[in-house]
Amino acid sequence: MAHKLASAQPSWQKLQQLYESKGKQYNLTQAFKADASRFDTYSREWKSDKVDARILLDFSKNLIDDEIFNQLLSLAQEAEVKKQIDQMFAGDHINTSEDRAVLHVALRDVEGEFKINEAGVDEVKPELEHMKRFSDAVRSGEWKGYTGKPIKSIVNIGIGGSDLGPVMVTEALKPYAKRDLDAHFVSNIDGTHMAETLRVCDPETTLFIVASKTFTTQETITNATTARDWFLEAAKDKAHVAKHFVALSTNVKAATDFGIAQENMFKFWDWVGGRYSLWSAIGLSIALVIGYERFEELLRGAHQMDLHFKNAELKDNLPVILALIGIWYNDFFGSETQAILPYDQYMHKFADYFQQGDMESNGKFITKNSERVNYHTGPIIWGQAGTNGQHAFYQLIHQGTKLIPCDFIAPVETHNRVGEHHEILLSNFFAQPEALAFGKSEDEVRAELGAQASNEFLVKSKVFEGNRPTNSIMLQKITPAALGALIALYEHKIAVQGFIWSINSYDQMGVELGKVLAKKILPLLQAKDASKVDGAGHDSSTSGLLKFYLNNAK
Ligand SMILES: O=P(O)(O)OC[C@H]1O[C@@H](O)[C@H](O)[C@@H](O)[C@@H]1O
Repeated sequence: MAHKLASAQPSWQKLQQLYESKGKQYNLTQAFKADASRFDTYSREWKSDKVDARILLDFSKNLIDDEIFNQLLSLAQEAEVKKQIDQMFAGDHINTSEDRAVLHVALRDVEGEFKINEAGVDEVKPELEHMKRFSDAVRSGEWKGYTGKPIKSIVNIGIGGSDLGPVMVTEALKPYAKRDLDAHFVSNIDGTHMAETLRVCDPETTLFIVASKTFTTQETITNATTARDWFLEAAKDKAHVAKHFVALSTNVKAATDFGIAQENMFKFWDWVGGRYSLWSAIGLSIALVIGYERFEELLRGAHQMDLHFKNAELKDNLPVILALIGIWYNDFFGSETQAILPYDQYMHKFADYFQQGDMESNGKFITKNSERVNYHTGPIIWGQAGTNGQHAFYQLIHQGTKLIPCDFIAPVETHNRVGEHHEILLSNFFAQPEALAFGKSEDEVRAELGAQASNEFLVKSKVFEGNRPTNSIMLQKITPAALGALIALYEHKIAVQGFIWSINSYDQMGVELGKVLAKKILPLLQAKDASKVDGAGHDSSTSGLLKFYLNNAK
């Protein structure tokens, strides 16, 4: 593949012209007035008869018309998105910098439909069976700690992709959780994270899950070592480690060196990216919390979305639609961010999860053809659960000077019918995109204010310009399958944007430099001697900070 600059595609120039001629002054009020079927034209419902999942995507409140939408689809065609999707599913090494396949879709191909010829793919099923046996044994109480007691707490020790997925999913699927099994997640190297967790754990009944793809990540290995020391202080005998520590990794040797028994190792493969790994052994904490059967439903839901992504036409393909609309704002309107706003308390970690998923994937400036891009790539992803955000940052979305495209997500059914809470919650979910799209004109404000309308500043302050774009996504209910499909939808949206921008969404070279410098600085801190700072080769700012620290450290 040529991996041209996206801006060199013919439709890029046409989109630029469309932005100038109509995009930037597009008026949603008029568009909806002029076309009574706008919702029907710009919404798609996806459902699967294989799993309990259904997703409605309404993208009608976007600054698009048929000409713009078709031009965006042409961009996808020119970038050979279909071909790139096929390459991904075929196991081609599309992660070119690391010469790796990108096969998280193989992890959830539970029935083995994709027939991918890549080492390790045939080991997925046995590894899932291993996870099933183990999670069943722990959950039933058959697995005993070193004093013969069943496990009551699990502590997942991992960071980034080895933490965020399990955290997000166990929170989102809490209604399915085994409530008498406490799940903790320790990620930060800050000793506080581990100390506060160990405070509420009992070494006799705690299982530590050391989750690290590479098994070299400083935070995880340090945290795991601290946990093992804490455990051995009580258990004394190193042989007991086998009952309380398991490892999830691609690096079997390093996990063995750490002291993890072979049978307590859950492996995965280098074609699983960290931020796409919750479907692999990294999901063990999920299986422990919700049970293996539910974990498999999550995989099956994602698989159904994979099939849709692979087979649906571009114009009906949910991930492709989300990706193209994102590009429209990111590259032509100059939007810098994208908010993800789930109206479901259980989904409160969803935006955090896709902060890594999207920003680590598409925060790149080099194309696969080694050119520097001359357009913007990945957006800044942020958000939180509704309605909390409404009382915090929505002011800026409604009346600020920045265009912030938002995805609103909500389930039709709640897991907790409490009075009329759900109706109130959803009334907000429906109202916010409406307010953002159509706003409130100066005339409306004046009419509303009556006599007070003579206060010009008050009038102007109450105007909502509208035309602020949103997608609305509704699921029937946040079930394991529905969540799996929703996560896969966003994963594939990221993939399509990367394909169009011609970047490699599957490496993360940008996280390395800081790690290398920290390793250089650590000995200076350990030496506790400020006089060693000068001459260590740092700039005056870093040296000044180091000396301030060392002169005041206690
Ligand atoms: O699972 P590991 O190897 O410990 O890595 C954890 C995280 O480490 C970070 O450095 C990477 O940027 C992430 O992509 C990764 O998920």
